[in-house]
This record gives sequence, C-alpha cells and structure tokens, in this order.
Amino acid sequence: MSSEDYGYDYDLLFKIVLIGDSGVGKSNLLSRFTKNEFNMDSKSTIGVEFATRTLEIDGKRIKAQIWDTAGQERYRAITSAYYRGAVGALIVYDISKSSSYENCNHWLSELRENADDNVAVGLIGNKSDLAHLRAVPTEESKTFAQENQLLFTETSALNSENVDKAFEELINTIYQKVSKHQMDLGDSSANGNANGASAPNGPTISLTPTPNENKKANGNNCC
Ligand SMILES: Nc1nc2c(ncn2[C@@H]2O[C@H](COP(=O)(O)OP(=O)(O)OP(=O)(O)O)[C@@H](O)[C@H]2O)c(=O)[nH]1
Repeated sequence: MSSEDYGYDYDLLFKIVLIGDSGVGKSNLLSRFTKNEFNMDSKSTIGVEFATRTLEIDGKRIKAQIWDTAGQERYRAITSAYYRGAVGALIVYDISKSSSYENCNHWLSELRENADDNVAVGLIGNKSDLAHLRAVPTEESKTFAQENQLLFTETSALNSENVDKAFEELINTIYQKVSKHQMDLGDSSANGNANGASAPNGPTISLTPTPNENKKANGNNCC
C-alpha cells in the first residue's frame, strides 16, 4: 500500500529545528522558505511556531516540518521538547553581529546534548545583504563548519539569496542518511524511522502528522 492509500500527502516527514540568537532572522528564514514572505518589522518569537514545505527527492514526497522558537533565554523553557524527534537543525547567526556567531558554539552544544546523535546540522550566516556591515569573515565560519562537520551557507532572508539552497542541502543530507540507514538494514525499515524520520505508514517516532500545514503552537499547545 502506498502512503496515499492512508490519506497522507507525503512519504517522509522530517522535523527540522532552527536555533540561534534572538534577531538573527530565524523566523524570516522560515517564512521565506515556506511562504516566500519577509517581514522587516517581525517581532521576537514567543513560544514555538512551525511551518512546512514539501519537496520531492527520488520521486518521494518529503515534508519538511520546520520549527522556530525564540532565541531569547527567557522564552526558552522548552528545550528538550523542542529538540525531540528532530532529524535536522540549522544554527543561524547574523553575519553583521559577531556575538551571534560566537554563540554558535553554545547552540551546537545544546543541540548535541538534546538531539539525536544522527541529527544533520547546517550553519547559516544570515543577512548576507548587509555586506557593508560584515563582522564575521566567511572563511572563519567555513572553517568552524568543517571542523564540526556542519553544512555551511550564507543566506539573506531579505533578498532570498541561498535560502532554498540552505534548506534543500540539509533536507538532502537527511534523506541520504535515511536512505543509507534503510540500505544498511536491507530495506526492512522502508517505512520506518531511520534517524527519527517518520513515514506515514510506518511507526511514528515523536512527531505525528498534522492536518494543517502552518500552525502556531504557543505555550500549552506546544510539543
Ligand atoms: N537585512 C536583513 N534583515 C533581516 C534578515 N533576516 C531577518 N532580518 C531582520 O532581522 C530582524 C529579526 O528577524 P527575525 O526573523 O524576527 O529574527 P529571529 O531570529 O526569529 O528572532 P527571535 O524570534 O527573537 O529569536 C527583523 O527586523 C528582520 O526583518 C536578512 O536576511 N537581512
């Protein structure tokens, strides 16, 4: 039976989390990728939000469910629930703010402590349109990414530069990990939960499919 027979509109669901300091542009990267929207006056995220976009790889419909939360410490009482079931993460900093880059070490440690060992991770230097205010050299971030086995892209949520590329590279990497895991298991888990990815007609790990595409999950409704 195919997943369509079960009434699902995707074959695999990947939970991806966005992390990074407040104001680096996480919410705008999410809205640019999922809705092609940008908001110059966006307010700090309160609670947790998510939005989805479905892509096709190898003829399979991959639904990326991307979670966004506030970078501010005072809103961050949800850490372990936020990371639970994530198969990918993007650590975002602002290329014009060196403190946001220096804090990437903290975000990487928090991710490693809370997420699955197999989680695929990308580093994003956002606001590349602010080249005249650049405070973080590209080469420095590239080296940091290589040393920590992270994908690396500089993006602009404002003018869309590399936003699709950054998300698609991460989703592709997750997909390769899932495919490899299935091959290692002789494909016996074709509907299964390689690295925590959930398939509609396989066992659901920590994420259940949602009926609505874009949801807000504030406070008690969250996680
Ligand atoms: N120039 C420029 N500004 C951006 C870009 N992305 C986001 N911004 C602006 O940066 C500010 C913060 O953006 P948000 O997307 O709310 O940042 P955030 O990381 O979600 O912030 P928190 O929710 O507080 O964690 C807003 O004024 C955005 O308009 C970008 O690529 N270029």
